Formats: sequence, structure tokens, C-alpha cells
Amino acid sequence: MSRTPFIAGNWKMNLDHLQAIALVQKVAWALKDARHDASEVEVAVFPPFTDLRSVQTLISADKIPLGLGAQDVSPHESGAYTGDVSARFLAKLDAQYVIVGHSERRAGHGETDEVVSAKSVAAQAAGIVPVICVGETAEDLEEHGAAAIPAAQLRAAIADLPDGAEFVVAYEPVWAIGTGNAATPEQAQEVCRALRDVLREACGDDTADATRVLYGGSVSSQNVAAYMRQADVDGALVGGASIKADEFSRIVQFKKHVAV
Ligand SMILES: O=C[C@H](O)COP(=O)(O)O
Repeated sequence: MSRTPFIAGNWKMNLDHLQAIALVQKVAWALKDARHDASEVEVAVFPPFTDLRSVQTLISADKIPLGLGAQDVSPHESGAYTGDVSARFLAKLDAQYVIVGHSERRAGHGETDEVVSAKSVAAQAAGIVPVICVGETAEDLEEHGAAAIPAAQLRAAIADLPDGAEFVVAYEPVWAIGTGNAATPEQAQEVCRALRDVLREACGDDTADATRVLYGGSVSSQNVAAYMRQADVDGALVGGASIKADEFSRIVQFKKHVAV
């Protein structure tokens, strides 16, 4: 089955809303120059909450072929949850995606598998596609091998999603994030394949064949093509390189460097 490749740019806590506008304009020019066809490669950006409105306005006014996502979402619908942002609020801003379970939130904010599952459910209920991040630390890798922890995290994150729910999986080995020490394409393929097996077992063939599994961790224009050659890697979750318009645009144009 063919899955549309997906390049997702997670800006993390970078760029205020004015800088965000400038970056999106540059990315839009680069995509136009490259005659980017969104039906061939889907691209989305994940700005901080405070930038979402500005970025959404620009994308919609200038018909920029970019999807929009948020970096986090509340597991709750509404009420006394100071600082939380609900999935419904994000949907109102045309967010199509939301990242859940990023390792920086698991580690820095104590997010458990249960919280990640609740966030996936909240997003899905509001019509937003969760981008479920999983990945092992260097210690996990040594103790359990590469796939065991990400597979367990994925099982937990999708456990309460209804049948047929759409979601994206992002395999991000923690040791590869922001380090320049990217996983090899073969390592990425091995774990992405194992994650697809989890989907096959938990949700059946249709979901396993249709769900996009991304690799993330020090992705650049130099290595993206090698990941995209792997049978079970359907795209990339890009951090640092996504806030550099030229580099992000080169990543998006990976097809120029690889026959897929
Ligand atoms: O969400 C993105 C990942 O954490 C990867 O970040 P990075 O490309 O800076 O390594």
C-alpha cells in the first residue's frame, strides 16, 4: 500500500510569532520555487502555541501548501486546568495534527504512557490527528535493545483509540535527538518495522498498512534520503533543521536525491 510521505517540522520552543511569520514566508517561497506538490509529499509545521494563530492566518490567506500542528494538547476537555490548551481550541485554529508523547515532555514534564494515551484520545475526539512519539533512551537501548520500549509505548498510546482512528507514529530514539548522532537508516527501519508489527497486531492490517511511521532524530538534508529509502519509514519528524527555511526545504525535496 502506498502511504503519502510526511515531513513534519517541530519548531520546539523557538521563534516568537513575528519570527514564525518570517519563517513561514521563506518556506512558502522555497516550496513555490521547488514546485512542491503536496499530493506527493505532505509537509506540516508545528509551531509553539503562541504562533499558531499567526501561522494559520498566513497559510490560509496565501494558500500555502503546509499543514499545521501543535506541539502538545491537554488530556482534558475544559475546566480548571491552568496552562492547558484543549484539543477543541486547537481544532478551532485549523490544527490538523498534534504531537503527543514527545520525549522532551515525557522526560521534562513526567508524562506517563497513561497521559500520552489520554492526550491521543482527546486529540482524536476533536478531529485532530495525534502524532504519537515513541523512542528509547541510550540506557534503554543498552538494556532492552532498540525496539522493546518504543513498542510498549506505542501499545499504550493507542490502547484507547477507537477502531479506525487516524494517527501518525514518530520513532525518535532519545539519544539521536539534537545530538547529530542520528540512527542509521537500517536502525530506523528495524524499529519502524517493529512498530508496524505492533499496529498489525493491535489494530489489524488496514491500519498497519495505512499508518505513517516517521523517523526523527538529527534528520538533515544530508541523511533524509537514506531514511526515505527504507520500506517502513514514511517520513521524518524534524527538529533543529525545521527552523532553517533553506535546509527544511531541501529536506522536503528528498525525492530529488532518492528514487522512492
Ligand atoms: O521532534 C523532533 C525531534 O525531537 C528531532 O529533533 P532534532 O531534529 O533537532 O534532532
